[in-house]
Amino acid sequence: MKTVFSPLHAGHGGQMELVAGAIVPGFEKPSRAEIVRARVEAEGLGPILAPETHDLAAAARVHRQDYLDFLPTVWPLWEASGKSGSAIPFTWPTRGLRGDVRPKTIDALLGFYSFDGGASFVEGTWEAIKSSYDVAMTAADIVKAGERAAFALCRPPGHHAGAAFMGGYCYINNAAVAAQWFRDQGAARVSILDVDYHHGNGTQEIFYKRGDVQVLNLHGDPMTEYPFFLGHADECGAGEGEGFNHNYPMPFGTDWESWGAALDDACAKLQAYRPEVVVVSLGVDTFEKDPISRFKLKSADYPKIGRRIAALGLPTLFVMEGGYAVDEIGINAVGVLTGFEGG
Ligand SMILES: NCCCNCCCCCS
Ligand SMILES: [Zn+2]
Repeated sequence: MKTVFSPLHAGHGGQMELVAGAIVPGFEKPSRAEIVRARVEAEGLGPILAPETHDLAAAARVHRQDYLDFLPTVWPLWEASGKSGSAIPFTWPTRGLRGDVRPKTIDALLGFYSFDGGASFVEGTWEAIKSSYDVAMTAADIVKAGERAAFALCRPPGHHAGAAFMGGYCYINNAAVAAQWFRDQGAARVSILDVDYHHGNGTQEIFYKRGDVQVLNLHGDPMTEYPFFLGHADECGAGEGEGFNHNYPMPFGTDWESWGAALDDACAKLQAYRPEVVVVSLGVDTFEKDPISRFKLKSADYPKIGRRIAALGLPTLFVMEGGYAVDEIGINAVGVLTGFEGG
């Protein structure tokens, strides 16, 4: 299996995040991608390729143009306003406020285009975001060209980013962009299987009213887990999308026995949908030692995930999402991939 990776992710480093009443060093750090890349090499998964660069046309197929136009201006505007450190919002247009009028100052714009304080910017963040998008697009093209699977080693991740908002360490929704690109390249139906611990609220929002992209999410129950405000089992899609969105919220402490059963059910629904290609939002923060998550999967479980997805017999694009236990992130993420390959 080929891996696509860009060292430009590292420019998004040293960023702080707002969590639980404190400004702390971001959990989504450069070492994550480096450790996964090293594991890909150590396991001999296959060649590691640099991405081709792309314009943002494919991103604009799922993200609002004004949102995309905003991202590269964040750091210059932040600096021009006399600030340094990490660009983090502190005000959001929640209920009773207006989200239809675009304000002018950077502090307001950061809140206008985000849903939490988890998608901060430093000087190299935009370059990292763009490289992550190029990685996903390049890996998608490898699958389109006929390879059975490819691994987009994306950083920053993307599944929390919606059409016009960032959050949860996510800016451009790499998996959603790839799914839409497969559709634009002629695939009649595409499935996105999100196995990250956190609900892929951005991916759900993007495709919620559509029946041509099926979205299946296994995740911590939003009644008690981030992102809290989306991801319930009764969210089944709307309009033409009714019946094509499937959420599997699960409680703290979930282990392989019930998580694997949810995966089986999701794969059965995916098979019944008969997609031409599957995009896997590969987060490994389901791991028992993950510092910000509360499931109990063990390293030995990750190859089982890969084998189950391989049994679908479909062209598959793996897109890296979360996973914050950096010592084991490589073992677990690459474990899915070697499992998929028959390991
Ligand atoms: N105390 C938990 C804070 C969560 N902050 C954002 C988590 C984003 C996960 C992306 S996969
Ligand atoms: Zn996550």
